[in-house]
Amino acid sequence: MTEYSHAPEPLGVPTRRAAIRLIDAVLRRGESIEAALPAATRMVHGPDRGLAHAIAAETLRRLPDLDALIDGATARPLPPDAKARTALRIALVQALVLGTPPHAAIATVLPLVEGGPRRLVHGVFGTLMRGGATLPTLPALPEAVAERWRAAWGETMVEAAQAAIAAPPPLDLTLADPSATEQWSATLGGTSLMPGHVRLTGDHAPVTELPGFAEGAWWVQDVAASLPARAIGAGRGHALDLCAAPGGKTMQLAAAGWQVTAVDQSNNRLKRLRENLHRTRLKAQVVQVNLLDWAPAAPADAVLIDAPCSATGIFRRHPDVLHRVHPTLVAELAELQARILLRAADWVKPGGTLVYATCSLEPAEGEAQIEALLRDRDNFVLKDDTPGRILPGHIAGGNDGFFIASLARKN
Ligand SMILES: C[S@@+](CC[C@H](N)C(=O)[O-])C[C@H]1O[C@@H](n2cnc3c(N)ncnc32)[C@H](O)[C@@H]1O
Repeated sequence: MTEYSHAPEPLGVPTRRAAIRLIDAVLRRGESIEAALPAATRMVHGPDRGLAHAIAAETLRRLPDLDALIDGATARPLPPDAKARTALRIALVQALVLGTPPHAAIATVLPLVEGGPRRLVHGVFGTLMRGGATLPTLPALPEAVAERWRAAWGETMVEAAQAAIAAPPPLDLTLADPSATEQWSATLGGTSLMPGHVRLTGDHAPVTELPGFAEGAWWVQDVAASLPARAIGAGRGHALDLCAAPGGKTMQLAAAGWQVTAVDQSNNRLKRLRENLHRTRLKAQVVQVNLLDWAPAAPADAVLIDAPCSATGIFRRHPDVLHRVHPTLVAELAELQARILLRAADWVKPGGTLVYATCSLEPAEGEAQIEALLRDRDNFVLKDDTPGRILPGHIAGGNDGFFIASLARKN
């Protein structure tokens, strides 16, 4: 019988392997980090999973600048998908951004290029460290994204997006009871930008350990993401929350007095919506269906559509969107959004409100959808106080990118 002996891998190597798998999933297969996490981090546990995620996310956030450093230190450019390049990217991001001592950053990466260009990786990393390499204060966007956003929104927006990548995003909370804003701001040590909102910046305890989490006094929601339900406001009638899971906007509507029907097709995401409702003791009727095969029994006073989209507006927390969202994907999603929007418009009572939102920075998923709806249906008008386009830097201290249209159905 043959005996196999496996030398244990040096500490920290499986975590770096998981980080490389996450980066590959995004860059080669166009997957989101979130979708790739279970398979890529299968062999790592506890806090190491978080570390693998952080290394991958930080690498994707700073990818063009890391590649510029690597290209400046190699005689012949490494192919974009070479393992040596990804190994160098994660060694550099740890040393230059995450505060890992350089010897540890390289020692945990070299075993991953064993049998390959180990010496090259070691040499390039050493050269860059000895030369005092640094990353620019204003991170570069991938060229295709910068071009697309420059064409749509101008240079100022591109610079605001770059600044947003550099700053760690704050933690925004939405309160179930806006009249307690001052009290919760003080208890949590935060600041408030509007009633019902508290923002925490800098270090804080894990979310589930913060005061008020267990009793459901608030939920995590970027301030821009809270604007669609705010556009509907308080009410006693029936509100349809379409594409509702995991329920940020359902909870806002329920807390504002509406009888809410929350509709989504995803079982997993609806599970999180139910947990959120349970924790906050808020009520909603939950329906799991594909919206394209469903219609409500009766029209509603308010309809909110938080449509599935490219999510390019949430690039600060999900930097994978900068690398995997391409015009063809945007066009496909825009087609789905148009179908959902046209169906849902018919579910609004005369005199009622329709709010359409996407966390996207692509005009095709925002402005163009509403222009098309208004061309198609003359029974809707855009409200004067419609929030419209929310670009990075719109709200002091940072915000996700969003498009929000608030429309009235004529009587
Ligand atoms: C932007 S997310 C919703 C976020 C949610 N409104 C919140 O505030 O927490 C979009 C949602 O649309 C759902 N979705 C996508 N296509 C759908 C369809 N055809 N029918 C129903 N739900 C759909 C997805 O499952 C996803 O949960």
